Amino acid sequence: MEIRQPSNSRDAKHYTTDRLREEFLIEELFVTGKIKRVYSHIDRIITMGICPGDKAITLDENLDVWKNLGTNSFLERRELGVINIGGKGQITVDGEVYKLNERDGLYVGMGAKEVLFTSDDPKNPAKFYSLSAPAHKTYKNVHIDITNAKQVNLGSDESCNKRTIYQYIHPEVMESCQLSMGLTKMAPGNVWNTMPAHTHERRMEVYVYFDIPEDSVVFHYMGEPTETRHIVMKNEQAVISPSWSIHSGCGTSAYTFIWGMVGENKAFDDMDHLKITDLK
Ligand SMILES: O=C(O)C(=O)C[C@H](O)C(=O)CO
Ligand SMILES: [Zn+2]
Repeated sequence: MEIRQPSNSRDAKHYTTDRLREEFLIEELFVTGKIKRVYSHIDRIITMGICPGDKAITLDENLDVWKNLGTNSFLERRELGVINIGGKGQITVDGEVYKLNERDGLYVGMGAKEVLFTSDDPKNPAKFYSLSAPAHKTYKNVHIDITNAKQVNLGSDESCNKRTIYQYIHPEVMESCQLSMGLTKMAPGNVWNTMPAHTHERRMEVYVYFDIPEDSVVFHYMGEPTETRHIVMKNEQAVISPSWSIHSGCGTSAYTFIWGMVGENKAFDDMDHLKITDLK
């Protein structure tokens, strides 16, 4: 499993483009037949891309769980959130089968022992984007389809940031320990997410951008509010956002992204909003 160390904001402002990308960008998440995992020492979040081909993939496949997590099973002291951004698939948790259509989510509570991922059609594989965080209590497994998520409409065409936020793992939808997760879809012709920008020292965040056409990119903005930097992102790439960093993006066309957060609280609106003209 790839390990990413936390970055100090005072150091990060001196990073070159290559170093910024090395520290924060996760370039390749979905490879058919494989599970890709990146462990960040920022709040110990694990970001995963799971793309089963003609065989099932287990959550602990090719992983020395004891050496990496110090537990006997992956979820012994962790919770898991999944959103499927590919074709139809199934997740089997200790024998219970959950069918996931495109955009369906699943929360798996601490203590689940065997988690199996399969694609219905290997030619159009499921792509299970997953986040896992340390947990202290078992909450029940929940299948969340996009119509059960809490919807929040934000932005305007005039500001090029009209978008809908779908809150899947969120206190008003279901219970979790510290993980919250959801999906934000830009309206056609709109390109800016999370602008006006914010930080939240209380929580870190991971974004994965997708539905980006092949000839388009998203400029993901990060950094302290007066030391902003950008990372150019392609389809299905993820980026780690430390607590000290803004996280906002502007695409060369519309796109969708999944945000996931862990930290002190799950209060989505607990943000430190910034005045656009104060950004540097
Ligand atoms: O479009 C947005 O605005 C978001 O999706 C915001 C993120 O979810 C976020 O940063 C929550 O803290
Ligand atoms: Zn945020």
